Amino acid sequence: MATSPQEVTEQVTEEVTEPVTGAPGPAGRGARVLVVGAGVVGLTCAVVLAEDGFEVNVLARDLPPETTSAVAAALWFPYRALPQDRVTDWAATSYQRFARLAREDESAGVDLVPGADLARTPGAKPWWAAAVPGLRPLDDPPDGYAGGWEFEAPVVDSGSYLPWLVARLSALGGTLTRQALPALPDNAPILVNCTGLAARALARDRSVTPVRGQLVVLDQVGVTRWWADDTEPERPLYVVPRRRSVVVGGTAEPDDWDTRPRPETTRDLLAAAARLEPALAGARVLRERVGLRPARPSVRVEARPGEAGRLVVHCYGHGGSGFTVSWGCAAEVAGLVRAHVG
Ligand SMILES: Cc1cc2nc3c(=O)[nH]c(=O)nc-3n(C[C@H](O)[C@H](O)[C@H](O)COP(=O)(O)OP(=O)(O)OC[C@H]3O[C@@H](n4cnc5c(N)ncnc54)[C@H](O)[C@@H]3O)c2cc1C
Repeated sequence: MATSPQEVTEQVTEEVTEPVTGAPGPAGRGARVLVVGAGVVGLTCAVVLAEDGFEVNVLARDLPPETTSAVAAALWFPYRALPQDRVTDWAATSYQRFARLAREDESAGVDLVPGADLARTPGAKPWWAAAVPGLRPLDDPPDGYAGGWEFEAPVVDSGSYLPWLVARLSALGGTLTRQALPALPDNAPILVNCTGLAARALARDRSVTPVRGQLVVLDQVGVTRWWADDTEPERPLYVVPRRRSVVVGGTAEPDDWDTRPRPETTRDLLAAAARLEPALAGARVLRERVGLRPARPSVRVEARPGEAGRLVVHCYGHGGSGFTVSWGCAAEVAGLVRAHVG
């Protein structure tokens, strides 16, 4: 059963005015870690750190249902994130964790769904092929396609999954507090910066830029396979079936900050989706959503020593792959924190 935004907010401390950075706390495992950001990246880092025995507090301006992560189609699919070797490793780790969740915990809202990465011309395996078990050539591509690669991909229903992460963090003793920070706190002994696009200002990193994405959520009309076509970088097309809806996207518009849905884009998406999945023709539109992917020439997962033995770990710039690489990046972040505390 999906957790409602209301239930999520019940697990959240209301806004505070003083930064919740806390006293230094114990050293080693059990040390306090402050995570800034409650999108999929911040929450996953928080969960993995809490699983490792750290005392984790998350601060965020936007609660999970209000983040870019809540807009995502949330198909496991490496897209617009670099460098390829690290993304492949992070994506492989995430695939395994999502697959386990799909098998073991229905409430997480993760399913393994068959589908295909489509190609307009016959080609080599995708660069991230090593991350996926069971990748095989697509025998019977839809009209207009020459081939592709099929496999079972994790499909994450963010409406269930982000609250699941909050509940998991809470069960491990972690907290989530709404707070808009004017700057990254400089007095936290260990700080993990997962502020997505806002790292542009908070980490003074101008290489983080928005890539606008628009999608449409339709009634579930019996679609059982996902499709993804990323052959045109600015015009990706994907159909992602969830349990009770189907997500159809999308667009990828660099440096476009406009978060209002464009009706002509919705029209084009519906027509393209119905060509791939005729059952979608006339399906009821439930929502139109726009999000700004936090793009960066390469994802930043990096530890920076601060003053007086403090540590800042940056984890942002995941582009179109925040869900896809989330568990792998979080494992790396936790490793950096462990190395620091000794
Ligand atoms: C249309 C669309 C489709 C997508 N589809 C997929 C997909 O199928 N698969 C996939 O893997 N990825 C997909 N993505 C990409 C994915 O959504 C992002 O990579 C991911 O959401 C980034 O997560 P994040 O946690 O870094 O950022 P966010 O979700 O943006 O979270 C950032 C957090 O930082 C907080 N913050 C910011 N500033 C402050 C401040 N001053 N003080 C305190 N807190 C602050 C915010 O409030 C928020 O809680 C898609 C994106 C879009 C837009």
